[in-house]
Amino acid sequence: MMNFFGSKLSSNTNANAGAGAAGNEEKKSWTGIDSNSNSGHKSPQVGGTSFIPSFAMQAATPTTAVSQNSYAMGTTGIMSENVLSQMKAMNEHSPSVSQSNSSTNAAQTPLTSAGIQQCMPDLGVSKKTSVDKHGEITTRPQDKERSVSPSNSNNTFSSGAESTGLETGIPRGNLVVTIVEARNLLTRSMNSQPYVVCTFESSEFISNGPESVENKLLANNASGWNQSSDGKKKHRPLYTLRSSSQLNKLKESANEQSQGASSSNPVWHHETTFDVLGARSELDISVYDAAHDDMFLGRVRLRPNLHSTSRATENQWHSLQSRAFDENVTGDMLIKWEYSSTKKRQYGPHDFEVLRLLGKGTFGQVYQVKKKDSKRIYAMKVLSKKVIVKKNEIAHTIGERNILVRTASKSCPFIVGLKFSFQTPADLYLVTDFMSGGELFWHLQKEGRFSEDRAKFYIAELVLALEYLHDNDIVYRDLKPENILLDANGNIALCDFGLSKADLKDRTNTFCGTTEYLAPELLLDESGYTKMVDFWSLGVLIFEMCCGWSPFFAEDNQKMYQKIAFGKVKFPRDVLSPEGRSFVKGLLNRNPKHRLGAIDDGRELRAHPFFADIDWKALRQKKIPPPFKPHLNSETDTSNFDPEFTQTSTSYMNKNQPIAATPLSPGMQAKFAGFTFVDESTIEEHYNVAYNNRKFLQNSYFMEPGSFIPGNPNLPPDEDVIDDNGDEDPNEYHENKGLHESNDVDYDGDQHMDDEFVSGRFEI
Ligand SMILES: Nc1ncnc2c1ncn2[C@@H]1O[C@H](COP(=O)(O)OP(=O)(O)OP(=O)(O)O)[C@@H](O)[C@H]1O
Repeated sequence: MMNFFGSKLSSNTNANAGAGAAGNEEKKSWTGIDSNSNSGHKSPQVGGTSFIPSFAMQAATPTTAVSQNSYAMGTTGIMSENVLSQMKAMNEHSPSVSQSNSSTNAAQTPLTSAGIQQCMPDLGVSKKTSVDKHGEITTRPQDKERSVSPSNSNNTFSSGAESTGLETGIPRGNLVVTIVEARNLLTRSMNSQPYVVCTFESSEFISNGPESVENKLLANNASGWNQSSDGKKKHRPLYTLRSSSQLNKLKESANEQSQGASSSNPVWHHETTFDVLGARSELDISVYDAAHDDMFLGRVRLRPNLHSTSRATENQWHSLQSRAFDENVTGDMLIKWEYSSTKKRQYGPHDFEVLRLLGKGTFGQVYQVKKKDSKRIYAMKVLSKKVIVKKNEIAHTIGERNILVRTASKSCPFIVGLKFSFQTPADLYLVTDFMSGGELFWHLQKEGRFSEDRAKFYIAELVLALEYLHDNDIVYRDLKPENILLDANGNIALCDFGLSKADLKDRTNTFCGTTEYLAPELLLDESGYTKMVDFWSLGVLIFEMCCGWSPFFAEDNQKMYQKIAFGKVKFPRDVLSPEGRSFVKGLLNRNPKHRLGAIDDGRELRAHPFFADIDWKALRQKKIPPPFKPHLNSETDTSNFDPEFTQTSTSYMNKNQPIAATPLSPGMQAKFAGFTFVDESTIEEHYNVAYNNRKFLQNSYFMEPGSFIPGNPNLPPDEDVIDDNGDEDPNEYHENKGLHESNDVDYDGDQHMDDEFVSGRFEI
């Protein structure tokens, strides 16, 4: 074997190498190195062509806000002083919390071109990789140096503008939904406890568990939340009352319950408020039975007409529908909704209360937050500008935001929805819908492996997500169970576009990804790789879901790379049907030109016999019942997230601290302008910077003689990695602590590989 790992990088052998084998015991890191090693360097991205999609007029583009600091706004040169002062004035006069009962029409701010330009991403950048020109690598660091100071939020968002809405005439506002009651539900027993999962524009509301009848009678809270004397929230009752006129109804209900009938006729009066970004979004309300394993009891789907109106309301009974033919559903549900447009156009950190830490990444943290005005729960990713600058990742970070803006604007299902993005002098913020089901990784780790049918469901939804991305010239590049989230109903949502690249027409050669999922051409082919790398990762993923370990897992990354490049994999007995095996074989073909999907991308995958029983139209519309529904007690429930994060105190995030000194120079700050809005000249400029940086890296470091790139690997035309000669013996696997010793490769053969270089997420 040629020494294609012969890089000049110094060694760092602490390969934690991710989980994968041995039942995914540990969360995979990007790089497989010590979590203390947080250097996390990322080199500039492949230039590519400009990324100026025409989504400025799209419906659900996330809101943006900009700092009033001159360096943040002035450098783009797109805002006239006039517009700037109008925006400032607007902000000064608008309350910090938006008034949901505003009857004003949407057109509040006379933004024209400036507003539109905000919707434009800056350029075809992708971003995160993990080796910079110094060759340092990062994993998910604890990132002690960054501090997210709410102090920055105190007065940095006094001016702002919104990305869409004004120009398109699409209303922005609040939708207050009350799930009033249901009748004639087909419940299983008198103990049934119906509750609802209500989804709007992929934001979720989940009603809490039940309380006793006595508490029900005491509960008379307009918001639907019980407040204890100390003001703390208690569990939201399943059956609550809002007015004395309903007292009798409740008593009736209690009586019925004793007769075994009330569970069929629950009275809820759950009220929740959604932020409205689009005009024709669907409200999906599903009823489940908490007492019977979250059994599905029916759903209602409706589209409130919010088009060209500032106020609208409806209070109506709707028949409950089934999701599939074989589901027996009866009954009706009374749903009230009330829409009002809002004046508030800009948001900042002070508009959100931080509840819990959900996860940590290379550049910052992700928090569960509550939007103060609507009480809506979101996930907020906070990225430290200082760390981003240090790791030379400005353009890539903006690229992540741009891809999220683009996918949000198209309302692509199965991709986490970006709602707001804004910045302070210290940090960048991405606010997305909170996916309460947690990472697929969490569930896979808990359950060891999934049935083929369950894996097929997730893979099928992923195929649709990837097909959408590829059709829009975006390569995802970091498919792994940690980046696949579950919503409250059990559908998937892809998150973390930090490694994605937009505007990829053909090939790129940025070396990035997570070790176990890297496609061989990414390791081997110096002429670059295509979107097909995502389908290789998909093959790894389905193998991992069904078998319980990663096909190329090894104790250290060098061996893992060797396995990916040259190893053979055997299926354990009886875990995959012949169609399933054939599907995985098609994806794990080492030659990307012959890989399943090479000809017609996702459509080719969808046509494979493995998916013969999938109704793609129904799946896209989320009409197929997910095979598993995460159990949730409330919309703030974080029991599906790692307690290592969720038990961390976040109180410091909500404290008003004195404003910290600006951490970056105005010149540096200017480079983040694209996170909020950009104009075309900036796009051009960013493009050039990215291109030149890459050239610099290629010339000065990564492409030096002795680089690991081996040249044309001359892969055979149809080399798949599945060994058809025999099944893997699961026992042998366990005895060998997850190592596939039977593979064809001599993994100890190459002494020249450099640990640090091959241990992670980096870039050439
Ligand atoms: N919308 C969301 N809803 C719920 N949890 C989320 C959401 N977004 C992110 N998370 C949690 O935060 C974790 C980190 O998010 P993400 O991967 O986007 O951050 P990152 O900084 O890019 O991480 P990494 O450096 O590992 O790529 C996720 O794995 C998930 O557990």
